[in-house]
Amino acid sequence: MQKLIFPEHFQWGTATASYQIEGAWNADGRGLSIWDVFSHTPGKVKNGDTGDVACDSYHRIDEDVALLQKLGVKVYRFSVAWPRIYPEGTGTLNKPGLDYYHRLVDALLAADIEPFCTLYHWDLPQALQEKGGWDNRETIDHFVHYAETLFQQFNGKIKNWITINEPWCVSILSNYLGAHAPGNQDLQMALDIGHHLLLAHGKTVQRFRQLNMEGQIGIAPNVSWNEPYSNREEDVAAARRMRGACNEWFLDPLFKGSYPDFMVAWYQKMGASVNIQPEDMAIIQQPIDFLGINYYTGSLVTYKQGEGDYDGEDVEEGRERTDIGWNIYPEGFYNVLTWLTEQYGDVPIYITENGACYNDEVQNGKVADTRRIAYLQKHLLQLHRAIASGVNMKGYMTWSLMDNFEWAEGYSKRFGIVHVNFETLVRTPKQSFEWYQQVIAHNRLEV
Ligand SMILES: OC[C@@H]1[C@@H](O)[C@H](O)[C@@H](O)c2nc(CNc3ccccc3)cn21
Repeated sequence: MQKLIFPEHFQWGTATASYQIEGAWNADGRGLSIWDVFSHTPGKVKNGDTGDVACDSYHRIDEDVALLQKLGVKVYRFSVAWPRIYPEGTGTLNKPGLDYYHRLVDALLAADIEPFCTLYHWDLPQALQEKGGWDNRETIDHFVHYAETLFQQFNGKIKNWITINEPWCVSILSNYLGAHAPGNQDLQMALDIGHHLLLAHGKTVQRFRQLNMEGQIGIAPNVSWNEPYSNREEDVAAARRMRGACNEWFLDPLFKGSYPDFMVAWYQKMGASVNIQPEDMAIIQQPIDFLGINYYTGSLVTYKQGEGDYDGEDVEEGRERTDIGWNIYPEGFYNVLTWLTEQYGDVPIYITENGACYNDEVQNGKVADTRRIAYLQKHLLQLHRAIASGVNMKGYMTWSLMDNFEWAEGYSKRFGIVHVNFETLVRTPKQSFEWYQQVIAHNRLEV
């Protein structure tokens, strides 16, 4: 048995998001979000599930913080529901909504757990969506105003801020592929939305600096690792496009101040281009304190004309897949992290999401989710490799603390290290919780 030791002060954590766990969808003045509307629309979410109740975490702060304390994490990533703070997106501040997050943050600090706050994890106020949502540039300034409110309310209490969770999901998945709220299917709109999200990020970072806030701020894109099936030029180009749509499309503006030419050309072939105003790229390229990385899966890609949006097809290698159907591709974790450092320099990185979907149920009071342990073990080994190779890794937050509302999959897909019975809301730590507890306690991985 080998013991892989992680750096001293490595920050172990776990993560959730407001719409996925809170419930209390219409309590204490909370306004409607686009996910309330989407999940209440028949046919959009599996089994007609909604986030109306979810894990009821809005009413279970002490119970959930006790789980975090038992787990032994140093950091806890959660998100604030914009419609709880500004029910209409702007205008009147909803104090009861703000008070909920004060209670949560105070409980975390009392438990010696660092809050990691995501400002936007997809629950846009519906009132703003009705004025065009992220496709309307005015939403950018409403977001900065919402963020500034939280900065002023929590300065000194929350010292770790993430502006936007996964711009690719908010733009492409939600407004071109139409799989998530609000469900548009318009590539030009999706590219404009992606640009507006990056602008909202950049302007929020500027405001954070102007307010001389304590702490650090970053953004959390999802990344994918797609390698060419062969060294044939067409396979290399197809894999590059698949990676580029997810990775460079957002990372190049953030760190290089421009969109990747090869993807601009590809989208032009698809009939779309980004509308950039003169100051935009300088705003987007605001220096950040860390990069959050969400990694789940990867693939080998072969060129196939007309396949998907990028003339690329995942090759079926016979790899094990999780219960949501995603390839288990641990070496992609190492490859994407070392690639990030080669491409964008020595930026401090937190893994803000990594985890697996397995739908194990409670049997005799226990959940033997050994496949999740195997997934985490394989990925933490690759993470350790990346650190040994010089990647500036600051921490790791597994997705997720508990089973929760998995967007269009509803409650049919479980990512938690704590099982939730969605009838009774009883939480049951899984075997992976106990395994992760030991990794954290000893700051090491046994392989
Ligand atoms: O799907 C698992 C999690 C999800 O629960 C989080 O809210 C979200 O931040 C998240 N992002 C990914 C990776 N990107 C992705 C790709 C296709 C569909 C949905 C998410 C996985 N996850």
